[in-house]
Amino acid sequence: MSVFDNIYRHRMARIAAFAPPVALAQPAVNVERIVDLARHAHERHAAVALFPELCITGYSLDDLHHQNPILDAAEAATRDLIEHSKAWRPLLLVGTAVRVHSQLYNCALVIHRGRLLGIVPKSYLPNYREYYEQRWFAEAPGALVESVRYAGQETEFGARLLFEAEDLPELRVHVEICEDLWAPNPPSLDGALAGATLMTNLSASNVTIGKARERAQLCQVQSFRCLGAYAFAAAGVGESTTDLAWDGQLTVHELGQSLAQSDRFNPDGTELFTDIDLERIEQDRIRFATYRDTAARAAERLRDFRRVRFALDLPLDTPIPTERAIDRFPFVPNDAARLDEDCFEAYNIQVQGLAQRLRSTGIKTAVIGVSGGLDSTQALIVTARAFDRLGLDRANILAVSLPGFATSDKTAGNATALIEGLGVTHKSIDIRPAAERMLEDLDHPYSEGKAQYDRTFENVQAGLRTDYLFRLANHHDGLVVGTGDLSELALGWCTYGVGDQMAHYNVNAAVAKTLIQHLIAWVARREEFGAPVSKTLNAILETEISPELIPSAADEPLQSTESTIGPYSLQDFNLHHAMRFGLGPAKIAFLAERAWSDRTRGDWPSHIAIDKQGEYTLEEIVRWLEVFCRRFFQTSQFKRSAMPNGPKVTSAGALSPRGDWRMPSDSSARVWMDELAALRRELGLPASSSGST
Ligand SMILES: Nc1ncnc2c1ncn2[C@@H]1O[C@H](COP(=O)(O)OP(=O)(O)OC[C@H]2O[C@@H]([n+]3cccc(C(=O)O)c3)[C@H](O)[C@@H]2O)[C@@H](O)[C@H]1O
Ligand SMILES: Nc1ncnc2c1ncn2[C@@H]1O[C@H](COP(=O)(O)OP(=O)(O)OP(=O)(O)O)[C@@H](O)[C@H]1O
Ligand SMILES: NC(=O)CC[C@H](N)C(=O)O
Repeated sequence: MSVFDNIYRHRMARIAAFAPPVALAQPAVNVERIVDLARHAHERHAAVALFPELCITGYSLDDLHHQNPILDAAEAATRDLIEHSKAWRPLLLVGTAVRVHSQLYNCALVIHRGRLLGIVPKSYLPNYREYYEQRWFAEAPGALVESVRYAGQETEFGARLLFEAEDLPELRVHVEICEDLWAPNPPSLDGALAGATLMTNLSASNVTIGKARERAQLCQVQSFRCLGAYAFAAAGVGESTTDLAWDGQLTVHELGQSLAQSDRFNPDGTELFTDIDLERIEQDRIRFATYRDTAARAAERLRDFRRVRFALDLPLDTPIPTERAIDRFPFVPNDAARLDEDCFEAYNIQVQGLAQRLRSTGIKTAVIGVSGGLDSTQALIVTARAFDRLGLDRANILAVSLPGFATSDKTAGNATALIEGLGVTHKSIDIRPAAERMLEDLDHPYSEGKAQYDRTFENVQAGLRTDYLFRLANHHDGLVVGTGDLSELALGWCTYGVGDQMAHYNVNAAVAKTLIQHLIAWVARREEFGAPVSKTLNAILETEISPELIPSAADEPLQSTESTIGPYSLQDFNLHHAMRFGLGPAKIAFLAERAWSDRTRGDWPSHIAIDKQGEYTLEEIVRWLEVFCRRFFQTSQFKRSAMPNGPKVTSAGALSPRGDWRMPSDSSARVWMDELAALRRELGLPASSSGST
């Protein structure tokens, strides 16, 4: 393991959250436990350690909060905690009651390396149903001072504070307390607009049926709405059960996604560690202009935020692999129910897109080249359903077999079975005579019997197929349905212009190859077109992905797409992280290594059989990233720039130049390749030899 494997080098930060058993009215005992846990967080390289609301005194003390001996003991114990904290890295967020100018506040102490950086009072005090906080505490907005002396230190006081790590500038922490999140306009919203990337909540939220789900929903929405991370720690065992119960729920969400959830009702207390990705948060905020505009409109109000700086002294020379689960397939959810839902939506988006185009143009015939491969299969079953929806006869779908020099019996057989099973019209045109004629006209060595299977040899076939399809469309007043998918567009893996890059309407343009496989499987599982078609679809899924442009001898393997441009599983991973979050190759390699280096680690989408679960070495990951970066950032944009219409399918983005993705067609991949070359050196890998693939 090298120091490359270090979350802080990749602008991630480890968050620890704890719900220790509380000893009611015994601050010294509580601080002893907090000290142990803070040390534990330090040893596990956390940047932030979060504890529940009023955890030094106990939340459920009720009127005992007005007892000076308790408040004195809490302050004395805090001095101890601050003293101990000199030895630790994490920013500590700990709840206690603090007297300020003849008032008592329910507060979060923000402690770092022997300094009390600030005290954040609660803004909204619940005073309804089971809550009586206004009986004991004052609200933050009523405070008249901005600094206080507490536990021997002069410190900032107020709800509008941000804590910023000097040596991890993307880490800016906002603090709020329990009910604050239940307010229609939680203080963390302003905190986020003022720049906080991590919102934290110290909570003592009693549990009732369904409450855990509600809290998680609030946290999830807040992380989504604020475009940030939201960490939540609720009090657990030890709080008074006079009238209430406590579960110690801990959660961390990021950009609307749950990163980690603790167990609950644990008699020994609970803990949670996970890593938030600050780079993703910063990127999302840069991209989402409405966030920027909202902050701009609130600028006047936000200027009163005070910023307190601290230095984490990051452990950059220690390997710290991420503890976060990284999905192998960004376009394919692991959860079977979610995958079904995604497939339902993707399929219907495709069907609706084509149906609308047929409706608005009045075109009643579709022409589609059907190879027996994945993409044209998906396009054909989408087209068939679109015709059904429009009440058009499927016989008006012209499914064309266009065998060339390398078309295999297997794919051709599957194509025929699919076409017949769907009841669409089958036409077959052997493109070889025309291809031979064209190669001869071009003086290509193939026409003299030489086995020169180069780009021209390949594109002559792809071009003729497209030529035939467009002219057939003219002949039958039809529309050519495109088949090329998002992954191919990303890599420029199509023949430009007079080739499969062009169509009248492309239903697959925004669907990644890794999702297309599942879409076909989903249609097969649901028997959308009956059992015999499902059988054919399953046979197609078993076939190796190949362009079938170069002939191979009987004993040779088929021309394999993935051995040339890389496994789609890795290339779709690379595409998602580069396109959606603008991550650089070193970061993508770091995440890919976590996701892909060990087939036994973490979850897989439920429909991927064990024997299909692969893994990649870091060297393979880097090698295919090089291919991705060169193709995506340098050589392929001109193909995307001129791509046909087709519907956007995933929120991760599409590559339409009219929508999500605009870049020059004459750009350079230099900075990406330089970063990869530096990464190779750092990892001790030999210099790249992948040429110009
Ligand atoms: N930035 C730019 N702006 C304008 N034009 C640019 C350009 N860069 C290259 N070009 C021109 O474009 C040409 C290259 O583009 P192009 O003619 O498409 O050719 P090219 O990209 O070299 O070849 C197509 C590749 O896609 C593969 N393919 C084709 C068809 C189907 C599938 C499949 O599996 O689905 C795969 C095929 O095996 C081959 O490797 C260059 O020769 C150059 O003339
Ligand atoms: N033998 C063929 N008969 C009919 N159409 C073909 C044939 N080969 C290729 N095509 C058309 O060209 C498109 C691109 O072909 P190719 O097989 O190279 O790519 P692919 O991405 O593997 O697509 P598919 O999975 O549909 O085969 C296909 O989707 C199909 O529309
Ligand atoms: N401590 C609190 O602020 C508790 C109130 C919170 N709304 C809850 O439902 O648990």
